[in-house]
Amino acid sequence: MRKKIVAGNWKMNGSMELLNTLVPALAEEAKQSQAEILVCPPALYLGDVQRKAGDHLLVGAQNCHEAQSGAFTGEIAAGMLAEMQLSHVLVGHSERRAIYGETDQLIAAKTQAAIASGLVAVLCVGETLDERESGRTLDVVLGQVNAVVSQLGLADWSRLVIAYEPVWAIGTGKTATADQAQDVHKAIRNALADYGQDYADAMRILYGGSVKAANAEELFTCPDIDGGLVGGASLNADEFISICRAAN
Ligand SMILES: O=C[C@H](O)COP(=O)(O)O
Repeated sequence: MRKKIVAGNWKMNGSMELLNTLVPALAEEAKQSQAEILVCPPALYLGDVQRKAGDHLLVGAQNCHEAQSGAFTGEIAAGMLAEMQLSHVLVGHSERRAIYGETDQLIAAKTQAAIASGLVAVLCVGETLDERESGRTLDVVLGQVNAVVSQLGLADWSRLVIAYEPVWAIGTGKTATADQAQDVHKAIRNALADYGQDYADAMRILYGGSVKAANAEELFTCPDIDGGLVGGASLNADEFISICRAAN
């Protein structure tokens, strides 16, 4: 039985005021949740979020550099995140692929660095609207998944979570239907089975893209959807807690 995960990606949003109200509420929720609850605030807030997170709320970063150290102004190494007791890091988010030109090769290197440092990497994959409409969804998504998992040993998979986020559903209010999402999640799991059925069965695959309280339960009850990666709705305590409860 795979344990569900509900992750909040604040992106470049939030403030100390929001943190001071939202994080204690999530810390309380995490104490009784059957799902893992993870928050990924902007890097500057990570320490403050950790101090309020308690023993159950997980805290992760939104990005890391693939090198251990060096002359990379403005960057943060995966080992530094691990040293600060963070548990997770997002890699390959579509905004980083599109805005910062991150390639599959770079994302594979970041994933390896994260796992080698002891973090759980949340690998984000997903197709654009154009790719979906031209019938290339699975080619694109499975290509993004394989580019990373082919570089990992099977032992690393316990430190990998995959998040399927159709780009056309991110921040648009347009959610993939439960059937559309389930189809892609199942295809990802089937592709992973080429590496090892037990490992594929154990992989947590999250859905992201306009997840909200109103659609979370329908998505999370699909057989291959193991929780969500939530953007906008993770900034509202009531909404995000409702989404977390939908995973219970
Ligand atoms: O990382 C989160 C995703 O980009 C989803 O964002 P959203 O829930 O605002 O659509």
